[in-house]
Amino acid sequence: MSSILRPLAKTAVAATARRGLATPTTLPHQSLLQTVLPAKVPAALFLKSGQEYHGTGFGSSNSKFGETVFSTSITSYTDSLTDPSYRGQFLVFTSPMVGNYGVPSNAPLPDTPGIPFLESDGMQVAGVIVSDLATKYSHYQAVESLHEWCARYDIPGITGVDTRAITTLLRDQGTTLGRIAIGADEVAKGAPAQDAYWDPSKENLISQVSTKQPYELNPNGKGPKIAVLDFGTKANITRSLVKRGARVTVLPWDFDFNTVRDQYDGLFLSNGPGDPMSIYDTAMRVRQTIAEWNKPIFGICMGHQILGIAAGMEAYRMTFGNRGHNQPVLALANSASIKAGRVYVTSQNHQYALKLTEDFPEGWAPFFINCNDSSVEGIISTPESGKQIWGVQFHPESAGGPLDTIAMLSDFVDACAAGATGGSAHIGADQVKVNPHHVSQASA
Ligand SMILES: NC(=O)CC[C@H](N)C(=O)O
Repeated sequence: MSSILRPLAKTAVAATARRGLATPTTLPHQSLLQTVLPAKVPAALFLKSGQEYHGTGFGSSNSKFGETVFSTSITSYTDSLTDPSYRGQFLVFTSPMVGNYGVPSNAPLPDTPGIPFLESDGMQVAGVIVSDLATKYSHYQAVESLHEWCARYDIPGITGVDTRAITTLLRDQGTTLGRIAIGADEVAKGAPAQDAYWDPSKENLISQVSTKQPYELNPNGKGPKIAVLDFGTKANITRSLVKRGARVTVLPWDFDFNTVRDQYDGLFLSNGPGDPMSIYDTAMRVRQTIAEWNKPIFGICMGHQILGIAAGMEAYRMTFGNRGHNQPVLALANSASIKAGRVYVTSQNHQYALKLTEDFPEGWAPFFINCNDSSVEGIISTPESGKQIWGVQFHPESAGGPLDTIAMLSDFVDACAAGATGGSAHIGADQVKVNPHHVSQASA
């Protein structure tokens, strides 16, 4: 095990106890905290496609299989690594140095009890791949280093590999299965046999990360009652709903919302790992909800894909997906806070997308399109449909990422509140003709 020098650790713990209440200026000067890694553990990333990258191990000393993906985010590694949508994946950070600000406590904030500070109860990835792990870290909220955190969650990491080369490769050949081998013996064994690579997309990952039992957040609040179908929800989604006053009930992914829908003012469909077709039955139950229930429904990422499948659209697997906090999307329709024709910069983490077709299902219109690759970034019910439904492929709640579209959370809670008191929400969708040029690129 590593020896760890943390001369001011107590100060850091105290500072972390209540995020947002303590500020760096109220703290005594804090020097860089240092983690000493175990002496140069050799490590390798083996890809099923044949390439291997050699570096130094950190975190867990256990070797693991995973699906290798890359993210272009330059901050918020603690949020990404706890995002349940990354379940089973090796996350390659294109940002050259990772770990500089350590890892904070995951204790809930005082105003949102029951919701972890980071994006879930713990680390979700299968492995971490960085060019240069920061062994010195400093942040007023830090309680441990990235290395210590990974070790605690039994997640192997590899540093000192050329993440630019890995990313370029993944962009060309697509997301690739891999193994992170830790230790001289494991590295010496070489690449695993082709049929030994574990493929997380063959598993029902959603059942692993969804709540097993329904639970309530902010039950005594004054706001609308919103049910969240939990496919692996990020904590900042439920926190964003609660902070806007909603009384939230989180339901397991396979719970039939139709049996309880009369008790709610709105339905939220969360993000989640894996292939949306792995929960096709859930999509069909949502289809029934859409047909028989007229209250607001909002889906983010996996939730958006489920809405699309429920509406009759197809989902496909992208080559390398979109992961990062710098994804520009063009709005094609208006809603309460979104203006058609504007570009918003968004936070994303997905491998699958809805297929762009010239004809959308009746009652639906395209909401957003990705400016880089023309993939579908949102769908919205038309005014004629009489529905108030919209889904976005990106994460308006961020954590991390830009807050360009954060008002969509307020739009949803407002719409649910208006419906609850008999009012009607303003969710207008201006039909915009899809450019056939976009269609040919995105459906390839
Ligand atoms: N963040 C998400 O919800 C991701 C959805 C789905 N797992 C995908 O990769 O496309």
